[in-house]
Amino acid sequence: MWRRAASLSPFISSSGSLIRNHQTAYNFKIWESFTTEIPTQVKGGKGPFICFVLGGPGSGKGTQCAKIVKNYGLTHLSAGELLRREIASNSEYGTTILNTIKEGKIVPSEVTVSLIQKEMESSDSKKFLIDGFPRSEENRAAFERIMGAEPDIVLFFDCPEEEMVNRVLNRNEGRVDDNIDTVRKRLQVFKALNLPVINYYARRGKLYTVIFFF
Ligand SMILES: Nc1ncnc2c1ncn2[C@@H]1O[C@H](COP(=O)(O)OP(=O)(O)O)[C@@H](O)[C@H]1O
Ligand SMILES: O=c1ccn([C@@H]2O[C@H](COP(=O)(O)OP(=O)(O)O)[C@@H](O)[C@H]2O)c(=O)[nH]1
Ligand SMILES: [Mg+2]
Repeated sequence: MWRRAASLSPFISSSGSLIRNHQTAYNFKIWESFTTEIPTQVKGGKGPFICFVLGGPGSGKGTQCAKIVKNYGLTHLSAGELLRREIASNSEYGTTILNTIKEGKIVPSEVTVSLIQKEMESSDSKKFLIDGFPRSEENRAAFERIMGAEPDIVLFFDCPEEEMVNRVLNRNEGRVDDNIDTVRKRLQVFKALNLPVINYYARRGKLYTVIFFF
């Protein structure tokens, strides 16, 4: 028990996050998923292990994904980063993506799924952390339809709104959407469109929530 608890430590930040046990009996299954080959065996070798990482803007998705990668060696795909890369490369969708991000809205599913698909198919990795996607039920359905796959598990960073706003406004990465007006819009979109996806995975028994505490 101690050994397992200790294995959680890389994931717990100094300012305090903790895994909430939705499924007590399988509480630590998530860590076994990260550290062993069990997931691919369970799936009969049919596809890679997929973990979606969800949470509001500034909830810590990217920060924690970096820790998971360092400690457990999964491949991190940030949907937001893929979209920002697309803008920077002046692709045909660049202007549409930029305007959507500035408005705090959601980029058409086909665009995002095709970027994720390209990354997954060009990688040798068998375990992916997909960060910041799906952001709506429509995103989720498009991923399932196009990729023919579902996530094995879903992590949700449940952070108070005030803390998320403070973090985003102090992020200093020069992002066009890290300003108070866009953050307010992103929070609305998160509540209206992303929470239903999170609830969907909770009902499917796939959700692991990381709660914030002071
Ligand atoms: N546990 C934490 N305590 C304090 N600040 C944090 C914590 N996790 C992340 N941050 C900071 O908050 C900001 C947003 O974090 P980030 O990982 O980019 O969130 P997200 O990807 O969910 O938007 C960053 O500046 C990051 O350094
Ligand atoms: O699947 C996605 C991921 C991101 N975005 C857009 O990209 C922005 C930034 O996303 P990111 O995940 O980088 O933001 P974070 O939540 O990490 O602050 C979002 O507000 C959306 O406008 C999107 O449309 N679909
Ligand atoms: Mg992020």
